[in-house]
Amino acid sequence: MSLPETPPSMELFAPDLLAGETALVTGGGTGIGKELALAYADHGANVAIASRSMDHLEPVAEAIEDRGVEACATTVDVRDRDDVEAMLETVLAEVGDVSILVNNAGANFLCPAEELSANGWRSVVGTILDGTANCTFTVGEHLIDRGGGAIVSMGATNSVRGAPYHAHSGAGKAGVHNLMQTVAAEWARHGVRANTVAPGVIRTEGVMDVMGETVAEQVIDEDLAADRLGTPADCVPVTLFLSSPAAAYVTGAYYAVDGGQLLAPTPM
Ligand SMILES: CCCCCCC/C=C/C(=O)SCCNC(=O)CCNC(=O)[C@H](O)C(C)(C)COP(=O)(O)OP(=O)(O)OC[C@H]1O[C@@H](n2cnc3c(N)ncnc32)[C@H](O)[C@@H]1OP(=O)(O)O
Ligand SMILES: NC(=O)C1=CN([C@@H]2O[C@H](COP(=O)(O)OP(=O)(O)OC[C@H]3O[C@@H](n4cnc5c(N)ncnc54)[C@H](OP(=O)(O)O)[C@@H]3O)[C@@H](O)[C@H]2O)C=CC1
Repeated sequence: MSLPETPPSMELFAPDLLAGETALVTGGGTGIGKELALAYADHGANVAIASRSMDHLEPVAEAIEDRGVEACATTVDVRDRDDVEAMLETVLAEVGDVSILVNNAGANFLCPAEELSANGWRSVVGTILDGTANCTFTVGEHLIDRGGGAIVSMGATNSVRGAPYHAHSGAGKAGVHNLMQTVAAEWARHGVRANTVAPGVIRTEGVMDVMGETVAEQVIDEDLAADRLGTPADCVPVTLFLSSPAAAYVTGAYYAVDGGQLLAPTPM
């Protein structure tokens, strides 16, 4: 038997949980980011989404507006600090004050460490770690100026104890968690909280392109107590919680959403 599905967040949290807030979700046009963006809108927040391609951002922005809140879709390459600063200007002009930042944009491919080129390392670490730092420092300054806010960054379980073929991604995600801990320590006095959500293996188009169905079946058999891959919906409740006043005293924390992937295998 598998672990059951996570119920829709509207069955778990008040519909107005985040009314009056504005969330900025990077990579909000696909996969986990899309699910999060729609959930923020369901719970009353205005939502801005940003990534490199407008093609998938536009339909999600329409779906956000259909929920009766304001939406903003804007392009950004999170690896570029100037681009990130321009993104924030656009978001502030279109939907106003940002109170929640979700560092969700990510990139990965599987590659043996000794075969990883310098540019391959940079393309993944640049997106994961530089991208999260660029958005955190830029939006963080705004959060400090407005007197507080919440940052949630997507980590990954591959950073906890190393993972074959994930040298770039694992190191980048370990850096993300460490960065969240540091800004959590520095910015609590400004009312800013920062936490990490670490998905295990979540069935998205992005990850299935990376791993394929055969490896997915192997991972389910060998690594997952849950006996199923995760879904984007599994990542929603903990992220909403960390963005909400319910987590007022929670900062610098690390929440795995991994169906037991990090548990030791049975010794029998
Ligand atoms: C088995 C369990 C899996 C669990 C996963 C757990 C952790 C995390 C998961 C995720 O992050 S899932 C999200 C995945 N989504 C994406 O990756 C979407 C975005 N992806 C991309 O943008 C690309 O795939 C990219 C390659 C990561 C970056 O593209 P970009 O346009 O920036 O770069 P390229 O010019 O295409 O390539 C740059 C550089 O990287 C080398 N490279 C690309 N793919 C591979 C590969 N499969 N193997 C080895 N090297 C690769 C490429 O050759 C370039 O290097 P040089 O040739 O110029 O040296
Ligand atoms: N799915 C999984 O199993 C796991 C996912 N994660 C993490 O969760 C997050 C979401 O993953 P998932 O939904 O699977 O991924 P997706 O591939 O669906 O999404 C990645 C998103 O990041 C955006 N993006 C990529 N590069 C950049 C960039 N340079 N600048 C701005 N945006 C960028 C992409 O949009 P665009 O192409 O338009 O730029 C896309 O929307 C990532 O941080 C990932 O590392 C962690 C562990 C496991």
